Amino acid sequence: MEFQSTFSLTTAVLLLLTPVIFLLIIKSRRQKPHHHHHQLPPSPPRLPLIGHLHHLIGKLPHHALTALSKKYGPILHLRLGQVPAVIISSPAAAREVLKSQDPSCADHPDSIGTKITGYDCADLAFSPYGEHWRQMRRICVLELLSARNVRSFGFLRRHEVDRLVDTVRLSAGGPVDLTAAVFSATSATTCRAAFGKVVKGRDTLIKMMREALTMTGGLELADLFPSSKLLSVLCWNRSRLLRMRRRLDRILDVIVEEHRSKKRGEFGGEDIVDVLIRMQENRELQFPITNHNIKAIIFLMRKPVVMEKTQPEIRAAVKGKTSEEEGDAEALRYKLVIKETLRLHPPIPLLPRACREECKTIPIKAKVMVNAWAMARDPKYWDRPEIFWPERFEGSSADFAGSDLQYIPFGGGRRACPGMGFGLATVELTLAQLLYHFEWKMPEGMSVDMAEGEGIAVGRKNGLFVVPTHYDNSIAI
Ligand code: HEM
Repeated sequence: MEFQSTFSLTTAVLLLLTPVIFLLIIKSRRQKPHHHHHQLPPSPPRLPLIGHLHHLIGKLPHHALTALSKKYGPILHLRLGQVPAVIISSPAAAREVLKSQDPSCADHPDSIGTKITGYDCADLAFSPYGEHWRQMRRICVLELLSARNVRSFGFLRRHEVDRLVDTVRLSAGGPVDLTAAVFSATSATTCRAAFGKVVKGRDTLIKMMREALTMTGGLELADLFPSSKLLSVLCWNRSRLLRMRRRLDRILDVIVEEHRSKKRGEFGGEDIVDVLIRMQENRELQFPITNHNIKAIIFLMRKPVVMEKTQPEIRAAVKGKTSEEEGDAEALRYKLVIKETLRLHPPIPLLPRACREECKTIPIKAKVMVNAWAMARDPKYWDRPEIFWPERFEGSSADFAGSDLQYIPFGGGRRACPGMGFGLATVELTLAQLLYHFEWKMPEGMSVDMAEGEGIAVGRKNGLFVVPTHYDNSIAI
């Protein structure tokens, strides 16, 4: 789903590759037409060969798709190059895809990016739905992401957030790239929980995680024209990804080997990598675990916990100084602020699905994109949706578990995020500590830039530079 970068590039590429396109048109004319019996949803006007790609050029895909849905309806059928896609933008239709029809639509689409950095989709997030996925998910939840583990990793979270506070303190008075600092701290928390205190290569790994997140989107031209071998060879991100994979291999091989020889995690017991190695060696599982599975799972822990809107609005909403130990009322305010932030900025605005079984309105193998971003800003369900207003959640039934489909920042159905508890615990502590220890203001003459970046997980386009001043807690009210 790396639409953003690919579509800004698409314009240039379409021009450069006109001869290739010309050949593809001739080839596609020679192919016999497919006869299918779907009652396809409405479709905007499309062009030969590129289908509906032109509707997306130059825009962020979730924005472009929202505009199309407003015009043509909440269930859209598109053709992105050669790939059929169905876009879902209403809670009723999302319920069908994520809940009622869930097993039929529970695949995740693959792409050049996920194949290369996900070790041929050997990780959990991109592996096809089925017994193998179920086994991996069970292990990840049981060994890392369960409520018990989230609690037991509290000290680790605390340690990484303390380090973050120290880093920020060192720069007090001058601008700090808070996005980078928070990304590094939250990735370090998940990395340490998953595979211990790896010092060597950790920063490089975290940097690569960031890079991979922007490159594993799935709308490379080669992804859109899968039948073209030429485009697959010409895909320039492919060589970048392959180079990244080689660097990644070197770091992950060391982590795996260290675990094989030590056979125990940072905290004395087993971490998830130890568990996977034990299961691999004892052949305990129905689906044998390969080294690729282990490396893919380690890399999966790249998942950063995004705090998108750390800025004066949040300070205003959380009024006053608090520590995370303070009363329920304050804790509730944090929760409301985080809820509202995740409404306006769901980190995965387009939930990816692929249809694995024939169904009435969705062609088999079609990409299905549930536009969580559109539903979270639809005036049909939200009062003044564009305004950051945490109090809207006071007394509201919308929870993170996806009961109300207009609010699904952690997704829904079988493929919903298993790291929700882990992620929220980290975000809450980080936010509380950064607000407790510092006053924040924008650098002189700068305003808050909320431009969105590219990639499967949409974060900020540019780092948030803010100026912290140390806050003397001894005079706190
Ligand atoms: C605030 C933090 C987080 C948010 C907002 C978030 C959001 C999401 C979303 C929207 C999805 C896609 C769900 C769907 O398609 O229905 C997802 C999937 C996933 N998330 Fe998270 N996530 C967060 C933190 C984490 C953490 C900390 C981890 C693990 C360390 C994690 C692991 C995963 C995995 C493994 C999947 C794929 C699940 C599957 O395909 O079966 N997430 N997340």
